[in-house]
Formats: sequence, C-alpha cells, structure tokens
Amino acid sequence: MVSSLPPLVSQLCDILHNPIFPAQLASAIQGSPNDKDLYLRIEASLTTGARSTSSNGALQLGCINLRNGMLVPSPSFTPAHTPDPGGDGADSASESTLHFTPDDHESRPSKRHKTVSGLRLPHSSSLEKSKARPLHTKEASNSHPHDNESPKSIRQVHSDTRFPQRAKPGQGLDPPVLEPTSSDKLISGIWRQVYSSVQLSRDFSDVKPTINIRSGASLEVFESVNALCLQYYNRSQSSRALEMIVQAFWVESFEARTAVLRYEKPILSKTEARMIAVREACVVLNWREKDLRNRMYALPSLRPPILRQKTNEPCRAIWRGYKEIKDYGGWAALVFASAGVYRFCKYRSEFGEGLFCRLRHIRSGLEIAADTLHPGWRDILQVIQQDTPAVYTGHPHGWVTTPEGTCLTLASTYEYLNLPGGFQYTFIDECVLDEKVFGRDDPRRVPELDEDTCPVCHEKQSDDITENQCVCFPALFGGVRSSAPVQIFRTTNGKNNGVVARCPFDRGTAIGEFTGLITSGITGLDVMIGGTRSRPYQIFQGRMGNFTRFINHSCRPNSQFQRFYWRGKERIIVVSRGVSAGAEITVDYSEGYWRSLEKRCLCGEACCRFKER
Ligand SMILES: C[S@@+](CC[C@H](N)C(=O)[O-])C[C@H]1O[C@@H](n2cnc3c(N)ncnc32)[C@H](O)[C@@H]1O
Repeated sequence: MVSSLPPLVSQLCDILHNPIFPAQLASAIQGSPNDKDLYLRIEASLTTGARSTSSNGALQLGCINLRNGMLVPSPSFTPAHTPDPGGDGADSASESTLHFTPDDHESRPSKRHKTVSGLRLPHSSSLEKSKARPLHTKEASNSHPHDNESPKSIRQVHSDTRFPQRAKPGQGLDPPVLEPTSSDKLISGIWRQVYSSVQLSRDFSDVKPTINIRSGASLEVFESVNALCLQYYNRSQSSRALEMIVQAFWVESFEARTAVLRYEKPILSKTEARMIAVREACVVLNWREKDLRNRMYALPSLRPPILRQKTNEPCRAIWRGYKEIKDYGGWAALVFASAGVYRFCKYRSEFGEGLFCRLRHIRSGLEIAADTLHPGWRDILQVIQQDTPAVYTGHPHGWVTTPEGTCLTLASTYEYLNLPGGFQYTFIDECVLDEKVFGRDDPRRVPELDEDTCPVCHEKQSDDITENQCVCFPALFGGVRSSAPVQIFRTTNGKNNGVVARCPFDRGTAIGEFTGLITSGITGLDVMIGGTRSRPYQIFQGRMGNFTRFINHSCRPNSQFQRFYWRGKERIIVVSRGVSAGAEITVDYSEGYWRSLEKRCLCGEACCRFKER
C-alpha cells in the first residue's frame, strides 16, 4: 500500500504549478492492488501550444516508484514503444485509438490501447481473491443508506481523470462510416427539435420590442433585439408547424370529400371525384389547378413518371407525406419535424414500410419528450379543433419506453423489488449534500484549487455565462443548459431499464453529471466514489439523482465516468466516447463493482469480461 506521495511527485507538481495532480494520483492509487509496486511513468511530448492536450507518441522521461519514492531511470526506447513499468509487458502503444475505462484496470484484456495521458495501474489477479467476499446485491434499492445496517461489501464505481480526446479531422485512419439516410436525418431532426428550447404557440399577437431599439447599442437595446429574434424564431417555427398540421389534415378532408362526392354520384370514378374536389379547393385557395398541383407536387420533371404513375393521384405528394408522418409517428413527429421535412416529402424517395416502422417505434418516446418538455405543445392542434390533453406529465425520465411501443411509469418497472411504499425517486440537477454526515463542508471542494480557473484549460470559470471562458463541458457548466436528449428504456435482455441517446453525442462531449446524495459510509448498495483517500465521499443515487442512475454497464462502453473540476469542486460526469443516436449509453462499471455483484454481465460483447461468474 502506498501511504503518502513521494517528495519527488510533490516537487514535480510544484515546478509545474499543478495543485490537483496529487489528489488525482491518490485517487487513482486508491483501490489498486497492494501487493505490487506502483510506478508513476513520466512522459513528455511536443505540442504546438502550452494548453493543448497530451498527444500520441510521448517520450518517456522516467518512472518514480511510488512505494519507495525512488527514481527509475528510463530505458532507451522509441516513441512507438512505451514500456509499462508496472504492467504485464503488453505493448501499450500499438493502437491508434484511445480506449479508457474507469480507474480500476485490474482485468484489462492483455491487448492494451495507447493512452495520451493519465495514469495506468498494473494488472492484478485480485478478482480470484475477492470472490470469497460476502455479497449483497439489493439492486435498485431506494432504501436510505443509513437504514441499511448489515451489508459490509462495497459496490462502488470509480471515475476516470482522463478525457476522451475529441477527434481531429483528418487524423488517423478512421473506419468508414455510413452516410445518414434521409430518414435518419428526418428522425434526428425531429428529436433535435423536441429537445430544443423552441416554444410553439398558436398565439400570433403582435411581436414587437418593448423599448426603442433604434436608440443606440446599450445592453438593454441589444437584449431587446435578441428577444425580438427569439420571438420571431418561435413564431416562424410555430407557423411552419401549424401549416403542416393543416395541410396533413387537408389530405384527410380531401379523401373524405372525394368519398362523399362518389356517394352522392355513384357514377363518378375515383379520379373524377378527386378532380372535382381539387377544383372545389382551388375556388377557395384562389389558385389555379396547376398552381395547386405545383405547390403540392415535387419537381415538375418528377411528376409524370414517378408520382402520377405510381400513385395515380395528383397534387398530394407533399401534403400526403405530412399526413403519413403524422399517421405513423403521431402529431408530435410532424409538429417537431425540422426544416428538412419539406424536401423529404417532396422527393418521397424513402417513404415506405421501413420509415413507417421507425416512426411507429419512436412515437411514444416522442410524445413523452414533447408532453414533458413542451407541456403546451398540443395547444397548436386546436387549429384543426383537435383536443388532445397531455398524456405524459411530470419529469421526462419518470417514464420508460418499451420495445412494444408502449410507455410505463418508472415506478412500475421496479414493482418486482416489492419496496415498502414503492419505488420513489426524486430527479435532481445538482448533487445534494448529506448534512448529517458532512455538515456544510462539501467534501467535493478541493482547497488547493482556484475557484475561478479551470485546472484543465486554465481559462476562467464562472456561473455567469457572459463571463465564463471555460468551454471544456459547456453543456453542463458555464453554458446554456438544456435537457439531455436521452430517455429511459426497457431493455430486452434482462437488464431491466437502460438509457438511450436520442441525439448523437460526439466523442469527448458531456452527456450528464452524475448527481445524487453526497454522503459516506454506505455499504452493499451502488455508490460512486469521489474525493481523495484522505477526503473520500460517496454519491448515492438510491433515492435521488438523474438519468445517470439508469446507465448500464458494457465491457465495450461508449461512454465513461470522469472527474472534472468546476469552480473548485469535483464533479463526476459522464463523457461520450462517441455515441450515435438511438444507441444505448453504457459505461464500464469496473472490476471492483462486478466483484461484489452476484450477477453475470449481459452486455453481450465478444470481449465481455464478466459473463462467466
Ligand atoms: C445503476 S443500475 C443500472 C440500471 C438498472 N438496469 C435498472 O434498471 O435500474 C446497475 C444495475 O443494473 C444491472 N446491470 C447493469 N449493467 C448490466 C449488465 N451489463 N449486465 C447485467 N446487469 C446489468 C445490474 O443489476 C446492476 O447492479
């Protein structure tokens, strides 16, 4: 066991003015096997800027033995091969991709991936030893930590201190990726809009600035101009939605009118009845028949061969497209469809069972998001006198989508636990301090850190968006915050619930902060470990937290837990390693966690480390 950090490490940190490294190192050492020496490998690399992140191909300067504090001089080597002093001799520099997992690296497969910075712990066979430990696996319990007296095992998840590097264009040999289809773009556009802050309304009362915006460029004037932009943006989005709603409804009305005409005059063929209905429409629309066709058709050149022959129906290509999107995806799909929907319907190339199936599949999830994030959105359906009250109320993550397309309340998915009082969960955006344990002294605070400076990018951190300059994770800190585009879904392979991404998260971007009760002393229940060895704390999500509580493990995860420091306090965040829209968000819970869980891993990956238990 390494008791305190060697003076050499402290001296290095002093020289480099890096006050947080000792805490990070202590945390990484925590939980490491105590029967082996640990080494701190020190590397150097050339960069084009003092603040750029570490790069590949680092040169090794030497190692410090953390047990005895002695320096281990570097062997001669080339940048392409970086020996791991404490490891198993596997080549750690043979891959071009970055692949990190949380702190506990004990069961890492022998094929190692190149890292650009951070700490790597040696392998250990402690899994075998630990199998004898008592296990308590009260999954998803929301009992209070301190009510739970007997269990002594610790099921904890650690975080990483390394950020997945954002991909730089043109670097490395990226595997070929399929271009998104028009349907992919349509569906991702719908989700993006549902998760945006757009405000749809039927109310078109006069939009005008409240002050004279021609009176200079004061902050007040600028704010007023911004407000004007926002109002007109919302108004144009609302207009477009209203127009599509009415046009989709027009198609239904047109069909009904055609049927009535044929009922009244059975002699009319279907086409003749339609032509009459078109002429009736033109009278009111004040368009020539040709105009009506042109507006509703695709390009004129497409008309005869594709549309007319295929459908034998004039003038309903685009509007019919809107109706079909509504029929399969529900009104929410049409209302939140973004600008591309017009072109999508105009060319109609991807209309068919494939699209309809996808729309049916997302329909209830879309309605959950629309009802909970935009509670007034159904009001705009009043334009066609459609009265439909909101179906889903409360928090967006209080609902679970199922593969069958239905929705369940979150609580009902935990009935099998037979908890007294049922599954109660409070959604919180910020961690709550357990004052019974810590008083007012937040253990996340790192005294050595300057509250106003980001220890990663060294830019100013401020909760005031106009002053903040740290853009490490702007979706979470120092920027405009909005609901994470994720939903809770019912897995099909026995993991109960999981979290699905509705929009893509680029590699290196934040998905969410791991929020919960900041406490200590919990055993036998899932906790996240934070802080340092001398100032540890746990984040417990049993009764309160956010969607990160429902993220499952995978041995080939697409995200990772990571530490970040915001305004002098440690935060645990979930960072993407590259998550595509529609994918389940997964992290690696680590070896230590699985050691205490009497279950087999169901991640289904070929590289699964815990399927045999
Ligand atoms: C933090 S919860 C994740 C959400 C959980 N699936 C639920 O429905 O509440 C962790 C628990 O989920 C289950 N779980 C997560 N990933 C799993 C996996 N890959 N295989 C089997 N069970 C898993 C385990 O029971 C684990 O203790």
